[in-house]
Amino acid sequence: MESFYTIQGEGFYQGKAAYFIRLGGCDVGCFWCDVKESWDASAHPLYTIEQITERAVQEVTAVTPDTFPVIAVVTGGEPLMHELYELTEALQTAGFATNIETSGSSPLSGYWDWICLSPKKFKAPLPEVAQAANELKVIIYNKHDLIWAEEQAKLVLPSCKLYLQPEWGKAAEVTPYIVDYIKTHPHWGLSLQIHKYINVP
Ligand SMILES: C[S@@+](CC[C@H](N)C(=O)[O-])C[C@H]1O[C@@H](n2cnc3c(N)ncnc32)[C@H](O)[C@@H]1O
Ligand SMILES: Nc1nc2[nH]cc(C(=O)O)c2c(=O)[nH]1
Ligand code: SF4
Ligand SMILES: [Mg+2]
Repeated sequence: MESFYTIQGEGFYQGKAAYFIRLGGCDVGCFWCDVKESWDASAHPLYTIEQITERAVQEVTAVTPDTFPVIAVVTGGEPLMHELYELTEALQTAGFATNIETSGSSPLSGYWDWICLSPKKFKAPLPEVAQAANELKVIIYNKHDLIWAEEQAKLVLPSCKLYLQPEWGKAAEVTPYIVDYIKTHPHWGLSLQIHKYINVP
């Protein structure tokens, strides 16, 4: 659907340079999704893996010629709706570290350096993705989502980093009680969508 070089706005790598590759298609249907235009894969042009990878290398080396490895974040849409072994192999061969943003609702494929699982009530994550997750990032839309977040945390490994992220439209309302919750449940951390505050992609 699109690709852009920016900083990771969310989670463990928040603030780090990252090249985003957004793949079309999602069957989860979160009502608050901030990229609904990604849902219909057929609305977006097709590119070969070679075209995607070459473009990534060109756009990154244009500004950071000597600083590989840079993180490539594969997102969507729901990227796991696609079989991702070939794409991630090409990205790693080109020198990228491969990170994914996923709801975990489709089978795991691809060679990953980092898996960020953001599970959704609307289509539950598969156990194979939860067990492979390096980071769990739960979106908080209301207070009940904090209880649901704890249930999701039981599905991941003890080493998995835990983040609560306010739903963007509700951030002003929910962030104060997320902060209170983290003070009493310090195994969680706060993830803000910092790119939206500083107006970068
Ligand atoms: C657009 S999704 C694409 C990847 C995948 N479908 C997923 O949901 O993880 C990328 C990240 O943005 C988060 N996100 C989407 N809409 C959001 C919103 N309105 N407020 C906060 N986070 C949001 C998702 O939970 C996910 O962590
Ligand atoms: N800067 C920035 N950081 C992000 N982290 C996750 C994003 C996503 O949409 O997957 C995203 C995004 O769209 N932009
Ligand atoms: S799973 Fe991700 S892309 Fe799909 S609707 Fe939910 S937030 Fe949007
Ligand atoms: Mg985004």
